[in-house]
Amino acid sequence: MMPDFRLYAITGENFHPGRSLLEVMEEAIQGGADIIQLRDKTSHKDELLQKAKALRALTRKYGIPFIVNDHVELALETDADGIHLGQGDMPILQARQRVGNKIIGISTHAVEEALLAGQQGADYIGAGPVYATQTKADVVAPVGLSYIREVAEKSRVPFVAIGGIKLSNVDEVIRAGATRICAVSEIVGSENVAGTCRAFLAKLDQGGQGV
Ligand SMILES: Cc1ncc(COP(=O)(O)OP(=O)(O)O)c(N)n1
Ligand SMILES: Cc1nc(C(=O)O)sc1CCOP(=O)(O)O
Ligand SMILES: [Mg+2]
Repeated sequence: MMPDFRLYAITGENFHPGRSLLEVMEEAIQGGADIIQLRDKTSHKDELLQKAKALRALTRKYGIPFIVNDHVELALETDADGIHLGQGDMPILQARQRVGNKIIGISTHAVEEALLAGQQGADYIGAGPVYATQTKADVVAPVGLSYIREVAEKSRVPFVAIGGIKLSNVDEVIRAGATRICAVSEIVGSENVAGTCRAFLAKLDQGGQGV
């Protein structure tokens, strides 16, 4: 069983030049991010291993889950709490055999994918991209709030809304039914990372009805 969460922060080092990965992610955690994912498409193997080990130690210090994007073996090697898979990555059933009871999350962009993920034993699903995003190059077209409404109604697996989510638009995502929010650029690219996390959490507390 995975612990529930509300604010999922994913790394994005391009968005904070001059500030270290650990400094930014620690600020996010101090602001209330309660699950962290290492997503890094450019580092070489050794560098990726060092980053994963460092984030593992940081998340352990704060007692929150650490998820590795894409790399199942890296998740195992660093004793991460889980793995996040894309639709084109290792299938859930195969990943489950490899990672045992670690957390498995998977991206979904349509309700059929969400339902299948539930049947196959995913622990959570990403639902998105809600809006256009500059962070992921090969992403599908925005699924919009209608997908959030649908997944909120039909998914038996916890879902987190992702993709282009900002403080300026998150209220409508929450009103559409999201109770967990994930953001990359809005969090790690912020001049006040902890404050941005606190603001996301306040909006979740207010059920998207804040002024
Ligand atoms: C929480 C969460 N949701 C979706 C994604 C996207 O994963 P994926 O489709 O594998 O794409 P990449 O992140 O690998 O580009 C995610 N990472 N996290
Ligand atoms: C990594 C990722 N996955 C998505 C999906 O919909 O599966 S959208 C996305 C990028 C999210 O970054 P930002 O918060 O900066 O838009
Ligand atoms: Mg992936």
